[in-house]
Amino acid sequence: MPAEGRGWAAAEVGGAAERTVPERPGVMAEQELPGLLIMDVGGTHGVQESLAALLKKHFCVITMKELLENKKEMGKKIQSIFVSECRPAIDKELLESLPNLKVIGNSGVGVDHLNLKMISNFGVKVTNTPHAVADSTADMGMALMLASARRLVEGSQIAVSPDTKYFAADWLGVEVTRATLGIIGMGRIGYKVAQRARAFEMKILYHNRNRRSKEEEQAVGACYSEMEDLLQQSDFVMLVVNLTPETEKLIGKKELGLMKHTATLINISRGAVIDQDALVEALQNKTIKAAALDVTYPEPLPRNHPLLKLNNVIITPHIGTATVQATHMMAEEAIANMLSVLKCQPIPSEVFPQ
Ligand SMILES: O=C(O)[C@H](O)CO
Repeated sequence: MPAEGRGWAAAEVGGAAERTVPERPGVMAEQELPGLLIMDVGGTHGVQESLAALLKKHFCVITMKELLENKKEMGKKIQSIFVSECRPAIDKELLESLPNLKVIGNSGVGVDHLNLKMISNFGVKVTNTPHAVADSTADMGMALMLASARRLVEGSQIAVSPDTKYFAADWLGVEVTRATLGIIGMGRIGYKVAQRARAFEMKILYHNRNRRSKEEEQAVGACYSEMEDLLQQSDFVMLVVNLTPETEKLIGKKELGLMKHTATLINISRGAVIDQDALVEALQNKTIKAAALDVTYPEPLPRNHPLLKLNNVIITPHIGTATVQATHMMAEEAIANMLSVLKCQPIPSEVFPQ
């Protein structure tokens, strides 16, 4: 989808009067392209080539290898860093070697892997891509909820296994339709989950730092709820919060104990939002019925981790934004952000240290 298709990209490039290369609108002449260090380009999602091509339209792309080969010369050229899915560390030493760095464009909404305070002490801005990730992550939440409820992974294993009974009468899933969904974190993604859940006639409860407006609540049929009530009433609890010091281990033994024995916990935010040891215990003791996790800590889990041994758990490898569309939109949104910083224009999505 072209960047112009999204409101957030309005500041992507300067107006026509500023353009220096008419045949490639918005792109500066080759020698003027600002240096961009790619920390990693979508290594897990198989779109490296096309993303690099997109970035090269606006930047003189420099790889880590090139930087390390000629630190002094290359270091001076770099004005921006593009951080993709692989979440490489940006440390003090790297920042010290880039005297002209102005912006780190994170591809993705979560910035918990970046030390925002340290980066801002270098006078460097950080941006993220909240718009580009919203649909694909909300879809992922729905996919995990449905997969867990209808036991898709087990079903698939039965279907392909030569020696299991094809259908067992005691092997039944539950319906999502008209069940109660508790959404913890009603930001952009949480709201999109609610929009989708409405189509399943779900009763939607939500908890968020800030309450949504009456109109927004009514549009998706969501009711604001205290955490405790939400946990006690929901058949499915979905975590959609950012990872911050306040949300770390938000769901622990006490919270799991409040949930229904028949409830499922779904996590599409960050692994550390759940106390994982408490979750293992709750799943082993059947305090809750099941969990469906796109995120864990660490990622991936060590092969001998108890979560991997439980049959009431579905785990996916942090693929909430791993779609062709989202990956490209994230790059476009990151480019728009970084160019805004470099051109001293209003920045669509800047992230500040807390
Ligand atoms: O933070 C995000 O947007 C996703 O987890 C992808 O990295």
